[in-house]
Amino acid sequence: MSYNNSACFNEARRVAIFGGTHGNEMSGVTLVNLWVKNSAEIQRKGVETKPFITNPKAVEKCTRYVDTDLNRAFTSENLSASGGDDQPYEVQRAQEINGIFGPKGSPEAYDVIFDLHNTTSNMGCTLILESSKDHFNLQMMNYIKKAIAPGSCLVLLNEHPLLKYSTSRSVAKHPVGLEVGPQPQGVLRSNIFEAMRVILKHALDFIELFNEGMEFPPCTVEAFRVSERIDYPRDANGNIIAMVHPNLQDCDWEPLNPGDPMFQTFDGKTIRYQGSGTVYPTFINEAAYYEKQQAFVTTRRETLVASSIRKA
Ligand SMILES: CC(=O)N[C@@H](CC(=O)O)C(=O)O
Ligand SMILES: [Zn+2]
Repeated sequence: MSYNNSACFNEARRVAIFGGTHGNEMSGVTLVNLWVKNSAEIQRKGVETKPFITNPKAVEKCTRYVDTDLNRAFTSENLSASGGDDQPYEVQRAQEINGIFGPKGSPEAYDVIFDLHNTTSNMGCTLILESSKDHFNLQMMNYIKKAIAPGSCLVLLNEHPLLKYSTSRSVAKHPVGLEVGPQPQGVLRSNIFEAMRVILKHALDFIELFNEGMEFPPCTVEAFRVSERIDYPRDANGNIIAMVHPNLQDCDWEPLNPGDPMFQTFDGKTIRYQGSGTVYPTFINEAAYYEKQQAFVTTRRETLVASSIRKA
């Protein structure tokens, strides 16, 4: 069968699974360490899958990063910077990673990179995409969602012109973030660990089927597009004066309407959402985002259209 609107991609022969981009997100660190020892579980016919700890110093210290956030470090300026040992550790590391799995944006770059993250937010299984036009990734999302049903897995689209950042996975032709929570920093929870493992199994199955020549018909994928970053309310000195409201806490992906409670001040006052229209908050009260002045991010629901794909 052939479709008018069919996209061809080369076989995805080189795949990497990154763990420890943030050294205190234990599911990815543990899975990748496990697979470095024995990779049988992640190998598929016709694909070479490389498990890789991206920030070993941060993993060693069980901290998010040592000098600067590695998952913001893959800018063209950083990747082309000279200075060697004088650069922050993560900038040096970004250059090494770009050398092994990139160069970013080149034909030599890895086909797919899965980057494993945990969140302290109640997000469940979330796949993070950086482009609504990557039909290979959109088809992969559709495949994974169907494969894990009745379990669920949502797609967060980080395509905002100002809020997009330069991730470790962005080195690949098809970057995929996997964010599973809630799990505290430095803690391993079996349910979160297993959920992450299952998603990866299906993702790798998809790649194997694609390489074997399976054609994937057109489909639609529900996604949540990043819309706005919401900071905590602060006083004139920049100190936080309110917490996430109990009605919002743990309610990632649930609709937030104008007038709904959003924050609660320390003296018990409610601060309400004043935006226009319904949004879907996520990364609510993520521990790592206090330093980024972000209490949560709002998203808007969208239906993305994926054309059929087959291998070239
Ligand atoms: C909690 C956390 O680290 N989240 C990731 C999301 C992503 O990978 O895009 C980050 O901020 O880098
Ligand atoms: Zn992370």
